[in-house]
Amino acid sequence: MDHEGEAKRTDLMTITRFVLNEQSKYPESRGDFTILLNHIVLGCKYVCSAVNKAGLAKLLGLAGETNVQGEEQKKLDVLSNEVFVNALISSGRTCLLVSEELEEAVFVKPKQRGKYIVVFDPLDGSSNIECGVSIGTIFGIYAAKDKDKVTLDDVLQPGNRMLAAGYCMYGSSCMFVISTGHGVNGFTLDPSLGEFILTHPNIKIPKKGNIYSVNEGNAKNWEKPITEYVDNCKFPQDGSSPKSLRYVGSMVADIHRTLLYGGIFMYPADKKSPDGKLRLLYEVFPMSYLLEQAGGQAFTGKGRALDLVPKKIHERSPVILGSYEDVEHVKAFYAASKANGA
Ligand SMILES: O=P(O)(O)OC[C@H]1O[C@](O)(COP(=O)(O)O)[C@@H](O)[C@@H]1O
Ligand SMILES: [Mg+2]
Ligand SMILES: [Mg+2]
Repeated sequence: MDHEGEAKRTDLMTITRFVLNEQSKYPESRGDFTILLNHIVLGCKYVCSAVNKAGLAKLLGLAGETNVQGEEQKKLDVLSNEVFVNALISSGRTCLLVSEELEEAVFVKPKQRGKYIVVFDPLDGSSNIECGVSIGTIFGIYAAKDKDKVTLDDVLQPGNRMLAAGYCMYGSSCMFVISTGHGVNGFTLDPSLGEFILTHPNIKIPKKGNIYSVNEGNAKNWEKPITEYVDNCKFPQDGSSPKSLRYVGSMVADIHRTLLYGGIFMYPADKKSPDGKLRLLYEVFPMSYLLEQAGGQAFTGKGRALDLVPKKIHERSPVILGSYEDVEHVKAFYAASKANGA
């Protein structure tokens, strides 16, 4: 047993300590953000344990309801949603919530109100629940201009107005990855302590990767630039070696790998889904925010994803995000296609 590691672990940088250190850099913060984040972290720990024992606790399968997206809700979708709505309201730091699983936004009662707006996907990758493949939770945080006069306009804001974003991945280990606008940091849940410990400080995505990630099952409906880009990944024109295909089908897992290994993840527009599949507020914006903070970029096929202004809370948007140079490569195919009048 190498005590070196154990000894080093005594400087345990928990997520609370980390955020408190961060907050101390900003005199205006009174710890409200730390309290909000602690409640999000608590929700993630609860969902993590529910996911781990889902088969034992009869939490697999359908809940018997359909959500606003027309998707059959899984029991874990419903449970996770309840957990986060309760945790966020009981934090006393939120005034408006938008969840993938709720048709309407939740306006928090005056007595329990705080200045933050949280948009979230309580359980991402639901199609992978039953087979035990990594799934997650995604969130983004805005601030309301005036918590007592908060309206939907306060959340129908471009992603570049977000104050923070993150995800929690329920996989071989439970990872919490967050940015508050000063880089991206990853924390691993230590089940023996019940604490998220800083294990991936200051994550920087490689400038270029050798992985592409897309559901090729949609290939027949793709726009020309995507078809050309994916062909080039398989049969590179410049003599470089082909890229490897990796696609989990859980955005959290595909993004987590992309952040650490580099490469590109795409859920582009296609003839069948002109707006793609992923939801702008609580999937595309948070992940685009993290990618940009890690040195990558996020493109919609038309422009920078974070500059989009949502019109509806469950709006969808195409997204192509990952290593800076790889996304630049896709942009070149779009520009060429545009120049050829497509
Ligand atoms: O099965 P498809 O069409 O490739 O879609 C996979 C995508 O859908 C999602 O599962 C949608 O998210 P939800 O599971 O939260 O609805 C993403 O996680 C994933 O990237
Ligand atoms: Mg999702
Ligand atoms: Mg979901």
